[in-house]
Amino acid sequence: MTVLFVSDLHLDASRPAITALFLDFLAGEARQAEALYILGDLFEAWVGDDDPGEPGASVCATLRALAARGVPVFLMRGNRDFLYGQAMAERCGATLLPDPCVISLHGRPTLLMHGDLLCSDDAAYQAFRRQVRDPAWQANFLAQPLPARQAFAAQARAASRQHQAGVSEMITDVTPATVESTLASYGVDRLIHGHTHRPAIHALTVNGQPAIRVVLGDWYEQGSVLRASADGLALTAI
Ligand SMILES: O=C(CCCCNC(=O)Nc1ccc(S(=O)(=O)N2CCN(c3cc(Cl)cc(C(F)(F)F)c3)CC2)cc1)NO
Repeated sequence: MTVLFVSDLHLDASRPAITALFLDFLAGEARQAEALYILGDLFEAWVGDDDPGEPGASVCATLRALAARGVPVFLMRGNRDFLYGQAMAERCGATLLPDPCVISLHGRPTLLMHGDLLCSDDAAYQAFRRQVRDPAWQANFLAQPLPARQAFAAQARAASRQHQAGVSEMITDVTPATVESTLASYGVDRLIHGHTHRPAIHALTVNGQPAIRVVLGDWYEQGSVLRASADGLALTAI
């Protein structure tokens, strides 16, 4: 059986073809999977689980139907969809995963991350992340009416296009030393993450031992899926 991993779909009403591609994937290959892991940035923006709009409504309903057919669905927050709460988990019939999270993948301990925590050299972004992950900040933001949050998000995304500190769109690559220290601290030799939009399977050495780091691809131009089976890992554009 195959476990599927995707991330960085950045689904948005402005890119309906990619939402259609993902819904086809959920109605097709995902139905035969052992489990589906979505490792962050499923959506381009997420201002609260109470947003009834598209593409969230269709995607959550399809994920819930997939889970109801017996395929476990796991969701991790990204740097864009960091406001997921338990309501989102229920909407999608999914389990919300902490970041980082260790799973047993066909018997091998594997570290799952969105990947933004590995970009430790980007001090401005890490400061922004600490702020927006603070429960008090989130409660304050979520207490505002949905239209106000949507307006704020539109402004934040416009600002990020002007590369203002914190929410700038420039995605740096991971800091190698941080990758190694993270793997060492969890005592695992496999890491799967997204975020950098630099899909690849990297061999590295941690404390003199071989390890691998799988980077999932974004879905801006096409899909990208990691298929993990007992025979190994295959990272493919779809
Ligand atoms: O990798 C890197 C960098 C990678 C790229 C980082 N850029 C990036 O993530 N941008 C970004 C993320 C989310 C959105 S949003 O539209 O979904 N939305 C904005 C308003 N939201 C908000 C919530 C809270 Cl609680 C607090 C705030 C506040 F006050 F801080 F602004 C805002 C909710 C979320 C818009 C843009 N560097 O290495």
